[in-house]
Order: sequence, then structure tokens, then C-alpha cells
Amino acid sequence: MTLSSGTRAVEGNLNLAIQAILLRSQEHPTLFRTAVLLSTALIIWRLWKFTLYPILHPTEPKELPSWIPSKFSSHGFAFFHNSQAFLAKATKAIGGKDPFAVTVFGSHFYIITQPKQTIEVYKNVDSLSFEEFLIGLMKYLNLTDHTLQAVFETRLPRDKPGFPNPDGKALGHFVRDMHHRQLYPGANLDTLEAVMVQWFDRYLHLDALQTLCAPYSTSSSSSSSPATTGEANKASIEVPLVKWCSELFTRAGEQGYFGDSLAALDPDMATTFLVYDELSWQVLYQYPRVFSRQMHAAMDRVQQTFVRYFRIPQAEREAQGGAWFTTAIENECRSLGIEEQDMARFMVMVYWVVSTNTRKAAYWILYYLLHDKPDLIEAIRQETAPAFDKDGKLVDLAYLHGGQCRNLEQAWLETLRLSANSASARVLTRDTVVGGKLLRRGGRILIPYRLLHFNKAGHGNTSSSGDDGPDINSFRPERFAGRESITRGPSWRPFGGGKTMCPGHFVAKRETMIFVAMVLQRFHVELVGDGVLQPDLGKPVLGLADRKSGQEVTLRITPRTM
Ligand code: HEM
Repeated sequence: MTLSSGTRAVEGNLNLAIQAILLRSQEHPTLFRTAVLLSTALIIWRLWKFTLYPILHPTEPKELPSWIPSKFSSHGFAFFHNSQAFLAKATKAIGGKDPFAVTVFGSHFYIITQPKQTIEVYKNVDSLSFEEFLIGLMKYLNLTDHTLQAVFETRLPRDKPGFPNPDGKALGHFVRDMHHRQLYPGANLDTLEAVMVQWFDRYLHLDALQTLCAPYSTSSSSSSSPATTGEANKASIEVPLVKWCSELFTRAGEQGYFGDSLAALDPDMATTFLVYDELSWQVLYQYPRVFSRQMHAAMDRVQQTFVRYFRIPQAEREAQGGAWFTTAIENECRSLGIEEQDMARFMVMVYWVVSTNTRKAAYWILYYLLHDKPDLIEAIRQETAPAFDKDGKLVDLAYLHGGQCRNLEQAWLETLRLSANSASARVLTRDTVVGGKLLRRGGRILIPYRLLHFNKAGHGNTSSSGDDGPDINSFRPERFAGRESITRGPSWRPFGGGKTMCPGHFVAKRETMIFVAMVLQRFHVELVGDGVLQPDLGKPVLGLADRKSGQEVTLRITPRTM
């Protein structure tokens, strides 16, 4: 067909379509008038909202246009399908100007992606939505109104026994100080760390692993190949990496916070928790119970174990080990008359934050090292060796954490850069200027860390080509050279920032470094097969992304001769 005959065909079709519409409009005049009226209203609304209003209010951030003026705006689905891809696209569409606004399922969000504006938000806005988020979560987990009132509205006495509360805060706010007391450098953190060291020391031996991993190990024969390990005819074990790290770290966290008591009540507590954790995005979306039965069943089981835990006399439990925080928070709850069922519901949340991110950090760091930077393994082995004695026992924690293990620290930072997928949220309690734009009271500010982490300007140009384009998506720990000790930075915030910044960042780093160093000193490790792990960016999380559903890789672990 020639071009002119094609054009004639299109014109013909158009004429036919117009004629058909005119015919229908004569058959159904009311329907036609309604359709015209609605379309005109929609066009006027869109013109007003996304063209005229911005011209009349140049100081307010631009809003991402939509054709659907309701809660069900198309942005909602795109946002929840893959928030990083959606926000990256939106940033581009809006011309890269921060902050910009977007309406998602009826909620008005201001999005911040630039490091400079992020710092401004952390400094200027003191009304934080984390409490609101927590209250929403607690309601979903069925904590009673009585408990919520007691926790958020009853001020604890300034002169109460136990951990001092000089400002007379309510428990809902005081709990942050208690987390800090447990998790910031000091005696409580050291005790927690010592438990972790003991835990890994006990289980990072082949025979112990063979027992611990028996339910899920894929092989525990002498299958190592001399070509890859240099250790012919040695026994080894093959485990699914994600499962292995998840089980090991969840059990380590349980041990650190609750001692032996929980495992005595339910030896499979960690495994049940992992079923819950993998589906915990349903909690964050507040799924109705009927659509999330498996998650609820696992959560109920963990909760019931906590009820039984609280019925054991406290002294008896304390004799089995556990963290300062666990007993201290129980005492505060009891002083407010909170019932055991609600204490159990609260403890499910504690168990959750203690383990959900560290287990992911563990498998991501091993995966990235083995899959993307195998050359670094030997360098890390060598730099961490002075912390161990000749039997592979970790004897010098001060050395491990003293800034000498640069490759390992850089790998930690880069792992979190690539795997973090949560956001800080703030509610505006008054009109506030950020990045020169006026943000309106009642709106929510959202700082998606992942966009900051993939901001090229923030992560230096380290590639030899002089162009760090695709490099920003690669695992390149050396981009953090000289910045190994950072706990946050303008473009690196896996732990959030401001008042709600994660207090667990010290223990998470220490625990992961201990684990990786001990694994590498004691074993040859290699990935078997060609499986891959990719972050699942479609599901909301409280920190690090999980791998995409169903993905797993096999890790072969073979003891080294020290
Ligand atoms: C790699 C490991 C971890 C990551 C990436 C991580 C990430 C986060 C993030 C993003 C937040 C919210 C911050 C905000 O809204 O600004 C948070 C909060 C929190 N995290 Fe972590 N976390 C990790 C490990 C831990 C551990 C091991 C613990 C406890 C043992 C912990 C305890 C907490 C607590 C208690 C909060 C609430 C803070 C508050 O309300 O003030 N986290 N974490």
C-alpha cells in the first residue's frame, strides 16, 4: 500500500467513526450529553489542576498529572507495583525538580529525591509519621484501644523505677530511648554482640551445620572439587543461601533478645517467623485476614508462643539469657496494666525488627561478594585474619571493628546501597518550605532511599571510563573507599535519618561483619549452579528488599585448613 492510499484509508476510518458517534448520539441523546459533560469536566479539572494552578502558585511543587481525579488514580497501582521504577519515571516526567507531588490512592505525597533536600527535611520537619505508622500497625495487629491509649497517651512518671524517664514521656515515645540504651555503643550492645559471637562460633562448624541445616540442606557429602576449592576429598555441605542466612540470623537475634526461653517453648519459632516475614508486606498493606491466612497463621503462632513466654516467671526467663531491653519493656508494660496478649503482640514487632533486615543483609552481602566480586573474598580473608586465633576462633573484636577491614566495610556499605528499599515518611503539621517550594500542611513527605542510593551525583565517578552510567547499578564496594566508617550520608541512608533513624545499625553492622569474617576464615564458600538473586522492589519492606519470590541460590561450604 502506498503512503497516499494509506492516508486515505485512515481518513476513511475516521469519517466512519465520526458518523457512528453522531448516529449513536441521535439514538441516545441523554447518554451522549452526559458523556460530553463528563469529558468537559475532566478536561477542565485537569487543565486547572495541572496547568493553571501551578502557574498561579509557582512556589508550590509541581504535581505529577493524572487523568483520574479519585482515590483510584492510576499512580497508585504503578507506585505499589514497583515504587522505584515509578518514582524514577515520575522524577524524569516532572523535569528532575525536587520536591514534586503525587497523589497515590487519595494520599498526597511530596517526593524528595535530592540529597540536599533530604537533609533539609530531617532538619526542619519535626513532626514524624513513624509513630502514626506504628499505631496503624498496632491496630492491624489487634492491640486493644486500652493498650494504645496507655502506650501513647499515658505519661510515665518521671520518678518511676527502672530506666530513668526525666521528661515524663509516654511509653510509645520512651521506647525509642530504651532501644537506644540497648543498641547504642555501651555495655548492653557489647553483651548482645558477645551472644552473637558465641552463637556463630557454635554453629559455624561443619558438624553443627549438618545438624542445624538438616531440614533444608541439599547435600552434605564430600562433593568439593579440587579445582575450585583446592581442598580435595573434604566433606562439605550445600545449603540454599537465603534460607541458611535467614534461619541462622533469625535464631541469633532470638538468642540475643530472648535467650533460650523461646526455643525451649517452640524450637521452630524462627522457621515460623520466616513464613510470616516473607509475607509481612501484607501487614504493611494491611491486607484483610481473609486474603492473608498463611501470614496470619504464622503470626498467631509466634504470638501465642510469646503469651506462653510471658507466663513463665520473669526470673526463670532471665536465667536463660536475653537482652536488657526485653525485661525492661516488659516491666514498663506491666506497670501500665497491659495484658499478656497485647505484650505478646508487641513482642512480635520487636522480634520482627530484630531479624527481618539482618538476615537479608547476610545473604545479600555473601551473594554479591561471591557472584559479583569473588576477587574480594581472599582480600577480606586476609584483612580479617588477625582477629582470629589459629583455630579460627574470633578473639579480637576491637581489631575487626577498628577500621582495619576496609574491604569488608566497603562491601557492607555497597550491599546496603543496592538492597535498601524503604522510605522515610514525615507528616507536615504546618506549611513548610523545602527546596524553595511551599509544602502544604497535612501532606506527607516521602524520601525513598533507593532513589538516593542510585543518584549518580551522590556516589562519585569511580569507573575507569569516566562515565559511571550503568556502574551505579553494579556492586562496586570501592566507591566507598575513604568513607568506610559512615553510618549515613547524603546519598546513603539505608537506616533512615533524623529522630527515627534505625538504632539497630551498630549491631547490624557488627553482626554481619562477624558472620562474614568467621565464614571466610573457617570455610571455602562458592555458589553452585547458575541461580541469581534480584531484589523484589514491588513489595513494601521495613528496610532491605527481599529477593524476588522463589529465587534461591546454592552455597557450597567446605571447611578450610587453618
Ligand atoms: C541491615 C539492617 C537494618 C536496616 C537496613 C534497618 C532499617 C531500618 C529503617 C529504614 C528504619 C526506619 C527509619 C526511619 O523511618 O527513618 C528502622 C527503624 C528501626 N529499626 Fe532498623 N534496620 C536494621 C536492623 C535493625 C536491628 C538489628 C534492630 C534491632 C536489634 C533494629 C531496630 C529498629 C528499631 C527499633 C526501629 C524504630 C526506630 C524508631 O522508631 O525510632 N533495626 N530500621
